Amino acid sequence: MSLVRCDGIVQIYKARDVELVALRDVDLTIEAGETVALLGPSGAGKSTLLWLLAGLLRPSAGRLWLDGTDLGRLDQRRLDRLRATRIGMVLQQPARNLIGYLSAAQNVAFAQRAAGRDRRRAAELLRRVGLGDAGGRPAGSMSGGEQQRLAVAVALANKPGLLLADEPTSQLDEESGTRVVELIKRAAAADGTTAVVVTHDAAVSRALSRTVTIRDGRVGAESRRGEDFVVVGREGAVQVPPEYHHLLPPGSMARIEELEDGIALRRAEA
Ligand SMILES: Nc1ncnc2c1ncn2[C@@H]1O[C@H](COP(=O)(O)OP(=O)(O)OP(=O)(O)O)[C@@H](O)[C@H]1O
Repeated sequence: MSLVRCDGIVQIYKARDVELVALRDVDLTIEAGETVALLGPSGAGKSTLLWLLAGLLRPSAGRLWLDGTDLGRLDQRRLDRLRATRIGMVLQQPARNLIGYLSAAQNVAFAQRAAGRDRRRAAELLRRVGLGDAGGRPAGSMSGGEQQRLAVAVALANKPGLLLADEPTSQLDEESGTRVVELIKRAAAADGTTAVVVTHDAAVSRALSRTVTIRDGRVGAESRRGEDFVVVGREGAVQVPPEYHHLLPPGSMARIEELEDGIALRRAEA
């Protein structure tokens, strides 16, 4: 059984009279222990997918399973419990993950309240993100980069089954970014934590086991073990990757040629 299964997820935001389709028919499965980089241009729908996986949003259509549990069937109380015990989340703005007047150590302890205190793990996590000596400092007094590292420690405090991180290295230098990636990989190897990380950082995506690229609200491409693939979506839709747009620009006509093991697309002269 997959840890995450998205089946035809659609997310529509409604603002006044305008409807915006942020995700359309997203099908995706993620196995336990995978570390997935979620890539794609700005506005593609990456954060939206993360919020849906976290149970912070309910999809407009489609179904979403976490470890066999259909999130759509949980009432709010059960969903809150599942989030507190099974999911670790790092939001895009570092300060929003933390309680500013509590110390770094207290923030980690607060995150452990639902599953039980583990002081040794808390200290170890702070050390691994390079904040071993900063446990007593109020989170609100920390720099953006320190807050980002603390947010990752907080998100991993409970050994979550699923870590969801939205650009967790955006404010970090290379060394701190590497620490965070190593911690995520360690959590996957040691605790079986599955990670989905939205990132624009090529070093982060290279370090994780799989990439999934969202474009225009759809899963357009994937790569595994360094090999790139396009994903054939519902109704056979395939997104031509931007690096081939000079050969097949959007809106151009193409001929389909059948091959033994697939098809080729050739530009037709209009
Ligand atoms: N709360 C909201 N209300 C209305 N529209 C929204 C809301 N949140 C996101 N959107 C829109 O949905 C689309 C997808 O947004 P999303 O933040 O998921 O993209 P993203 O891939 O994470 O982008 P970025 O890399 O810039 O963070 C965008 O067009 C965005 O403007």
